[in-house]
Amino acid sequence: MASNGNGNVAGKGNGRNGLPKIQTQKRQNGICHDDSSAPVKVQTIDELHSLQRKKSAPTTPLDGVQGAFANFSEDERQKQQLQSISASLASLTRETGPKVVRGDPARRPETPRVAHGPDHYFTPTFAASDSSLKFTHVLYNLSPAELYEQAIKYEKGSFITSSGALATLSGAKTGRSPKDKRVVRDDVTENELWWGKGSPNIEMDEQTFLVNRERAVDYLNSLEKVFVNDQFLNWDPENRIKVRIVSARAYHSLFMHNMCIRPSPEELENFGTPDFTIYNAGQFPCNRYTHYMTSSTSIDLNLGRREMVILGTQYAGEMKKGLFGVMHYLMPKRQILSLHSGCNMGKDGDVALFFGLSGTGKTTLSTDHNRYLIGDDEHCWSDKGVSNIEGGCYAKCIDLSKEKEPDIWNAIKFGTVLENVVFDEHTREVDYLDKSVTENTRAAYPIEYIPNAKIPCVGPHPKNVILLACDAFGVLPPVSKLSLAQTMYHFISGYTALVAGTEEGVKEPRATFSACFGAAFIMLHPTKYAEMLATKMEKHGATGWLVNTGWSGGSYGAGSRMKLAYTRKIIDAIHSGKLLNANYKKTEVFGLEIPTEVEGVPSEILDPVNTWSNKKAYKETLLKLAGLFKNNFEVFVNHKIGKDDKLTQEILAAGPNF
Ligand SMILES: Nc1ncnc2c1ncn2[C@@H]1O[C@H](COP(=O)(O)OP(=O)(O)OP(=O)(O)O)[C@@H](O)[C@H]1O
Ligand SMILES: O=C([O-])CC(=O)C(=O)O
Ligand SMILES: [Ca+2]
Ligand SMILES: [Mn+2]
Repeated sequence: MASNGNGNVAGKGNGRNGLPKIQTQKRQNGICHDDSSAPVKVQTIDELHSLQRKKSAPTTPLDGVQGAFANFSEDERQKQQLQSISASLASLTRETGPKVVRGDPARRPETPRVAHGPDHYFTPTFAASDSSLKFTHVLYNLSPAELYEQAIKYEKGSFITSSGALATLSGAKTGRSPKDKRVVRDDVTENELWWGKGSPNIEMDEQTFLVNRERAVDYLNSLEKVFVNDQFLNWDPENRIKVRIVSARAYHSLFMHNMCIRPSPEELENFGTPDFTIYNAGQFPCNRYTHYMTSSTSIDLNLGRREMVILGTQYAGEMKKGLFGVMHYLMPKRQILSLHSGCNMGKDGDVALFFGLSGTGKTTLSTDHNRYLIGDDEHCWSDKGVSNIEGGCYAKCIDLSKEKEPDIWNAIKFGTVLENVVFDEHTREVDYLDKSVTENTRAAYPIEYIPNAKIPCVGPHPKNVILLACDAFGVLPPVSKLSLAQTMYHFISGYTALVAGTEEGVKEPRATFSACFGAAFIMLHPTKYAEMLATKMEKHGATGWLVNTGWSGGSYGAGSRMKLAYTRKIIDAIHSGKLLNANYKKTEVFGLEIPTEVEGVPSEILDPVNTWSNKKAYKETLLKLAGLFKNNFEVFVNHKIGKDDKLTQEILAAGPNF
């Protein structure tokens, strides 16, 4: 049917066959509602699009200039910023930085502001190679929304889930690669750091570091664009560290945006030179022919240069934990203890620390609806009290449920990075039970996504120090009160036993001992941290506790994991002070003081022997674990802790006796 030429579709209304003429409704004021709003005041589509985006406040760091930014023009500010970034990305052999411009190359900018090398602008230089002819576009401290767009447009495997989180894949590596960590051994670190058996610090020399650094920098400069994050670590203002993260993926930039402390626009203007820089070229492998390389993955730390290089792994946790290693070096130099622990505070200001290896419950148990969250994973304990190192949380989300962990569930919303989860293609509902990609699925969100986060993330001296162990052997009691010496013994041992969930055929729990509950991240000998912890706990009268979040009623296979609800009740009783004055009895072999009653927890589970139907098997398993503890502690028996031998002897006596 054709139009009749005057806007009326031919129809019944015109006396012919077909549809009636459409009547446009008149409003009471007589204005047709289609034309009720004023038309957009633009001449072209481009003009219309330019109206959509408002210019933001400037966010530019100034090199070395503190507080004087008001004297600089916006132009000057941007130049300074680009200079600083070009200097970060400079090749060491060519001694020049790339030409950097700000913004997405896909968006045609106005005349680009160019920086080439640290001190010259718009100076024509002769191109020594093709790489010096090209621009590197810098996406500087983008917002989560901008990073979402970058990820979705350019990174395969990026999707928005039904709750608004950004689902992403970390590639072949879905966890950290501790065997591929290298630390530069030079005249200084040679004497300062912990090297040799048991140490996580596998050496490399300065020259090899520079080879890998050049490889990473060349890779990053070969890209059309790089992401740069300038952020802070440590909520203690006197011991704040400025970090710059240069990366190739929006996923990495958003992850660090969430995990580090986010500067205010003013703080960013005065950012200046970073104290530490990460070059994350994770998509690009290291060269296996390079000295010290044993795989195509390398995570290289150079404390002298204050730099870290990542090659061959895109797992974002490497950046977070790499920086943690740096803090484990810098903070003890200032008499500040760095801790792989969660931390929260009650309404009355009582602070608790939660130590434990990966998967033992630091994040789960520090995120407590009745308490203020200070942080879930990395803290400092100074003379002033505790401070979180980070600005975000990194929660395991395998089997996550809204009922058991509502605060974490609700934090998985717009802005949150969801790593390696599986979701429904259409509804984008995440299936947290699905381990198809990995068991180590994770959510990284800013700490303020937890409703009762304590901002700023600092608190007074801890009252309770809770050591978490997920004992898949099922022989450690759900809770025991520790003497100071026992606390040190278990802190240095750093025990947990998980069941390798993804590996087929693995039925036996595997014991892991990781000194200070984080041997992978410490830089000094474990006894240095233990000594500091002992001094602080004694000085501030903190009580140590050992909490088993693992198996009850038998080992893995026969028993089952401790109900989270029971563990929460136990933790409540520690916080409230009720457990401190409960009735206790001593266990055999480990000599642990266990309460006879805890409110809300069945009394019979408090002594694990009661929960095993086969008492002989219990005793055998108990002795087996005790043997593993003893073997592990062998390397520490000749180390002195404290000024005299007294504490050392007490610690040695605080282990299992059999
Ligand atoms: N009784 C329990 N206590 C604590 N966590 C439990 C318990 N039962 C099951 N879980 C589960 O164990 C996991 C604990 O992981 P969590 O993220 O808290 O580890 P983490 O100590 O923070 O490790 P990481 O350092 O790797 O972040 C969660 O998935 C939690 O749901
Ligand atoms: O670093 C990671 O990948 C996760 C984590 O917190 C840990 O393992 O302690
Ligand atoms: Ca955690
Ligand atoms: Mn951790």
